[in-house]
Amino acid sequence: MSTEATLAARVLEDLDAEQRAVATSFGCPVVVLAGAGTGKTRAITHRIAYGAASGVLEARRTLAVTFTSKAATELRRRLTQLGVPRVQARTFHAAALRQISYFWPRVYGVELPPVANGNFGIIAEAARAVPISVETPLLRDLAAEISWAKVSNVPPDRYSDLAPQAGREVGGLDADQVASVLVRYEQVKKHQGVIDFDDILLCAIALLHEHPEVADQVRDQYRHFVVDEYQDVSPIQRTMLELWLGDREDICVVGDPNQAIHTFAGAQPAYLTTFGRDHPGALTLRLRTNYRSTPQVLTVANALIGSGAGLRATRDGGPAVQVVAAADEQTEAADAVSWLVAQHHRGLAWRQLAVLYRINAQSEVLAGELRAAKVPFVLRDAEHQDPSDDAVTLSTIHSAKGLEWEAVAMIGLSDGLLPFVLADTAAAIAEEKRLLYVGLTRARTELRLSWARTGGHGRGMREPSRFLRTAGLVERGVVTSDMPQQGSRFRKPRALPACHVCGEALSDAVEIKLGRHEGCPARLDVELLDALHQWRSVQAQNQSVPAFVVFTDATLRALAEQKPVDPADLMKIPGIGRVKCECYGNQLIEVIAHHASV
Ligand SMILES: Nc1ncnc2c1ncn2[C@@H]1O[C@H](COP(=O)(O)OP(=O)(O)OP(=O)(O)O)[C@@H](O)[C@H]1O
Repeated sequence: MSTEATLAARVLEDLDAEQRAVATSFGCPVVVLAGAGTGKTRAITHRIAYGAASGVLEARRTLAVTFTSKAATELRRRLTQLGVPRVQARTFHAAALRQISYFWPRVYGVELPPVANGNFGIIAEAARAVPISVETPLLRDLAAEISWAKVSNVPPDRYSDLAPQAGREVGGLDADQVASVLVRYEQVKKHQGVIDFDDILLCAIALLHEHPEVADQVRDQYRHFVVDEYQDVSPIQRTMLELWLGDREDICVVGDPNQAIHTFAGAQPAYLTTFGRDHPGALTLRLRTNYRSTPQVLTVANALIGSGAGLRATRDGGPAVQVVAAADEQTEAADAVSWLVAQHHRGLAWRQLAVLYRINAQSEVLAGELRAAKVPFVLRDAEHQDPSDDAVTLSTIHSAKGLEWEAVAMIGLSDGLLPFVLADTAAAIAEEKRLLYVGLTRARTELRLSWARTGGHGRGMREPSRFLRTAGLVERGVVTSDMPQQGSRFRKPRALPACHVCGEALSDAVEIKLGRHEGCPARLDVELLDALHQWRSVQAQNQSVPAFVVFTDATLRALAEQKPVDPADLMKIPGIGRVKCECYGNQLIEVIAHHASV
C-alpha cells in the first residue's frame, strides 16, 4: 500500500460505517442528515483528512464553514489533530470579512468601513428619529428584526409588504413603523461611516456579484466546501455559498432538521431537507448511531420527535429519565440544586453538570440557590468563562447547542415557558419542540426534567409542558418524583396544599409558602420576624448577595408564623429544600429557639 493509501486508511479507523460513507464520498454534492450525538463533527473533519490524504482535495483550498466562532475553533482544533491544519475553518462572517477586507480597497479604492461594535446606539438614534420608544427591550427586539430583514433579503422599502406575510411582530409596532426604523438605521450607519455585522455578507455578495474577476480569484482560492449545521443557513448565507461555489459541485453539507432552532432569526431548514432536489446527482447520507446518550435518554428524545428522529443507542442502559413537579419556582430551583449536589457526591465533577432553561431570566432564582449552597457555577452566555473552571454550567437551550454533559437538569418544563408563551403558530410551536429535543440530547447519562406548579411571586397556576406527554413520559411512566401516581397526573395536578387556618386549598405561591390564605388570621410573631430579618441581613452581607437570595420575605413570614422546631418541620415550608436546610437549618432553628426562650 502507498503511503497516501495507508494514511487515508488510518483516518477511517475510528469511524463507524455510516461515518465512513460520509468521509469517503467525493465526486458529487453530498448532504448528510445527522441526528444529535451521531458524531457529525467527527465525520466531516475525517472527511477532510481522508480527502487530503487520498489526494481528492487540497487542504489549503478547502473552506469548512460553521456558525459560531467557538464551533470554528473546535473544527480547527480537530483538523490540526488529524494532520490538516491548513484547512480554513471559519464562520460565514469571518470568511466573508477576510475576503472583503482584502478586495474592497483594491476594487473601490477606499478601505472597507469598520464594522460597528454593537448596533444598539445606532438603533436608538434611528428610533428617536421615527419617533418611537427607545426602551432596552424594544431596542433588543428591533436589533433582532433588523438582522432578520437583512439575512432574509428583505430591504427596508419592502419590509411593510413582506414582514406581515412572514408573521413578523415587533413589540407592538406596526410594520410601517418598523420599516421607518430600518430606513433611518441605514441612514445613521451611513452618516457614522460604519457597517454592521450582517452587512459583512451583503458587502461580500455585492462584491462577488458585481466583480467577476474577484469571484474568480475567490473561487480559485477555495475549491472544496464543507458546511456544518446546514439547517441554520439563512437566505443570505446560501447566496454567499452559491457565489463561492460558482458552477462547481464540490460541497458537503451536514445538519439535523430536528435541531433547527433559529428559524425566528431567518434560518431556513428547508435548504437542508431539499438539498438533494436542488442539487441533481447529490448523494444523501444519514447518521443515526448515537454515541452520546443512554437508551433511556434516546427513547424520550425519539418519542418527542416521532418517526423523523430514529436515533440508535450504542451505550449501555442508564438511569431512568426523571420528571419532577415542584410547588413553585423557588422550590423547583432548590430541588434542582439538591440534585446537582447529589450528582457531585456521586462522583461527577461540577463541570460535568448543567442546568438548561428556555429564557435567561430563569437563571436568577437558580443562581440564588446555587450561591446559597456554595455550588460553583458559570453562566454560559457570560457564560468571561474560563473553560477550565470546575463549575456547573447554566445555559439557555439555544446556547447549549452542540455541547454535552454527563448529567443535565432542564427546568421550567411547563406550558408558557416551553413552549414559550409567544409561540402562537404551529410553526413556532414545532420549533419549541425541537428546542426541547436539543436540550434532551445534551445529556449523556442523567436527565432530570422539572416544572413548577406556580410562578414566582404567586403568579398563576401552570400546567406541565404538553411536550412531556408527546415524549411519552406519561404513557411509559418513566418515573416521577412528587407527581401524583395516577395515569391522569398530567391533566389533574396534585391535590393542592391546605390552609392551616381554614383547611381550604391554597393555590397562590405566596400563600402556599405561608401555609394559609392572606385573609385568614395569622399567628405571626412580629418580634421573631424582626429577628429573622436581622439574621438574613447578616447572611446576605457575609455572602455579598441580595437578601432575597438567602430567603424571600414570604419564607421569613412563614417561619415566623409556623416556628419550625427541627429540620423535618423546616422542610415542610415551601421554598426550603434540602440544600437550604443543610445550609441554614441549624442556625434558623437556633434563632427560633432562642426567641422562644427570651
Ligand atoms: N465512531 C464513534 N465512536 C465512538 N464515539 C463517537 C464516535 N463518533 C462520535 N462519537 C462521540 O459521540 C459524541 C457526539 O459526537 P459529536 O459531538 O461530534 O456529535 P454531533 O453529531 O456533532 O452532536 P450534536 O449535533 O448533538 O451536537 C462525542 O462524545 C463523540 O466523541
